[in-house]
Amino acid sequence: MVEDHVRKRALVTGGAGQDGWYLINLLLAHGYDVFAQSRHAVDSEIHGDRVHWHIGNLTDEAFLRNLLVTAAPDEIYNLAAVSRPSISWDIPIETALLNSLVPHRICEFIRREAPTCRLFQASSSEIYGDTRAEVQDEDTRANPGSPYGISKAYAHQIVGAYRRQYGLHLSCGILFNHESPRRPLNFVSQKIAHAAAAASLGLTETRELDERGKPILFNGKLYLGDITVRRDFGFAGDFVEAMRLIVQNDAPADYAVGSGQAHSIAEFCEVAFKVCGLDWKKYVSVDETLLRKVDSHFTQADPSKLKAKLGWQPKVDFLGLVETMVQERVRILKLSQASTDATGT
Ligand SMILES: Nc1nc2c(ncn2[C@@H]2O[C@H](COP(=O)(O)OP(=O)(O)O[C@H]3O[C@H](CO)[C@@H](O)[C@H](O)[C@@H]3O)[C@@H](O)[C@H]2O)c(=O)[nH]1
Repeated sequence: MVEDHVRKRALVTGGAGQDGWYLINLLLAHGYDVFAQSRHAVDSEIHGDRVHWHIGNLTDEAFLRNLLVTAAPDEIYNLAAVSRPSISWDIPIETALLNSLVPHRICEFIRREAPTCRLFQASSSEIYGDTRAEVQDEDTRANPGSPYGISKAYAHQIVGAYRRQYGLHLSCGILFNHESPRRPLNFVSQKIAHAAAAASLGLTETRELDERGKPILFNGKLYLGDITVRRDFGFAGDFVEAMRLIVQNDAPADYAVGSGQAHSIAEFCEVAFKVCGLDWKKYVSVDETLLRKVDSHFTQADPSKLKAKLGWQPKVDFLGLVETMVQERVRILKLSQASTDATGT
């Protein structure tokens, strides 16, 4: 048991999201006193009573300041964001406030009031935009194309500027796509996993809806946008390990965090349906309304710096990731079928 007076205090913003869940578990396992922020009330089952939750909006300056003062963290992991590039077109100002201004305010707070506090900022491969670079690393030029990418680029650059100007321990992890069974259904990985799982159970229609407001599996078909896009898909659990390593290292710096391999959305479909013994081509159709006018068509991380300097090694590969996601959706769907049978609803 770690003594209270030596326990480090960590603040995780956006703690109720996919990455927050994995990171909080990791920090608790390392004996941290964890403070976490979420916009909405959090299910008390999550992490039990081991986390000090603060519910509120980070763009409310008074809430943010009170959170930072109360948590008095040794380490801040700023994960809170408008996290969907496509949605950022609908809420561009909120995106800028939360994704750019909040990290800037956190830097300012650290500079003025907590100069020994360390910061991890969740940066994104979306800062590269629709890049031509064969692989992307810490030196690849930022050329974002969406309000989301632009807001993340601002945060990335302000964190770097404060680090260089004031010598503070502020770092960014440039996170490429990272998935897990905790990914919400509106991301392509989970949408595919869910449809494959449903099809494997003989369903032709799901209750869960896609971006068009139609069932994810509709008349036995999964409708997607551009399936030729190639993305570097990693496992969220491996990414939070990278976050911790980055903050623990003596020298603050930016790191590209990704598996180093790219797979097309079609390949994701192929593997997901194959896990269920199904041929993806019979189930997947393209709906042009799901195509993005602005998209990042190719992302592939070069995580050499993270591996060489911090010894990071991802534990879950692409096949393992897809398989786990599909199996978890099968389990969830079976549970929901069983409860429907039991209640007759
Ligand atoms: N959502 C979705 N995406 C589709 C579909 N069909 C093709 N795609 C393509 O699949 C890719 C991934 O889309 P998402 O899963 O929605 O994620 P994202 O836009 O890449 O954003 C995620 O990754 C970023 C980079 O790591 C993160 O910064 C961001 O927060 C988020 O996690 C995009 O190129 C998108 O065009 C579809 O039906 N739905």
